[in-house]
Amino acid sequence: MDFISGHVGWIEVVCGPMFSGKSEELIRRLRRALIARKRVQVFKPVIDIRYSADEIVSHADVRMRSEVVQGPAEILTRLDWRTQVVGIDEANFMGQDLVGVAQQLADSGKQVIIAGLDTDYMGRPFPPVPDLLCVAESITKTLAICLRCGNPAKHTQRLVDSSDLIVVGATGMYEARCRHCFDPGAPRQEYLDFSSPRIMSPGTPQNG
Ligand SMILES: Nc1ncnc2c1ncn2[C@@H]1O[C@H](COP(=O)(O)OP(=O)(O)O)[C@@H](O)[C@H]1O
Ligand SMILES: Cc1cn([C@H]2C[C@H](O)[C@@H](COP(=O)(O)O)O2)c(=O)[nH]c1=O
Ligand SMILES: [Zn+2]
Repeated sequence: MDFISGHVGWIEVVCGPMFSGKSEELIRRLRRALIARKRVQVFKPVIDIRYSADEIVSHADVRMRSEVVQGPAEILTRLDWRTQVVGIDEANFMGQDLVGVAQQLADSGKQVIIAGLDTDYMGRPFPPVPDLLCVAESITKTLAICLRCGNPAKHTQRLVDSSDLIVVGATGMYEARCRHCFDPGAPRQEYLDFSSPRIMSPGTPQNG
């Protein structure tokens, strides 16, 4: 979605597992905006200073300068009114308020490009990305390569023992896995009925 005439804002979301190229795709789009002489501002959450305090950095060391914010509200206070394109990385660390802020930016005519994990280490929707998908004009799902079998990977396997939703880390703590090789731990067998195509909910009788 490079070119839209007038001053119409919109929201683009790039989502997928870790190592799937979300940050590189975000940087690629922001670089194109700079080539088009657009005014660009880039934000990332303060929690993620794995590789750099003031840059978005991909796992392959592709970099772009960014501003660090405590949360979505600070994006609004730091925003230069002349900015035309707003890039946001690590949406999964930004919290639910990012949905309203992204809408506010788009409603005021900004092109908003957001990257983040769509699912967590258990394969569950990772807020606020699922809600961002609902308000976005454009959605791109990126896939990594499964480190077990080489197939396209939609999951992030956590390799360290923690049940916290948020554990900042990279290679050694997480790896990309395909649907087949992903093992989120001990799945609650009572919720799954493999003999029929439906997924059972808690409390559903096993042989009902
Ligand atoms: N399992 C993997 N699958 C694909 N790319 C990988 C994998 N492990 C490391 N990489 C590297 O990670 C880069 C993508 O990094 P990045 O853009 O930071 O991804 P994300 O933001 O989705 O975590 C790729 O270009 C590749 O060099
Ligand atoms: C799956 C999962 C990941 N995280 C953390 C780990 C990393 O610090 C970031 C994702 O970074 P990337 O740019 O997508 O590589 O999120 C987490 O806290 N909880 C999870 O379940
Ligand atoms: Zn696999």
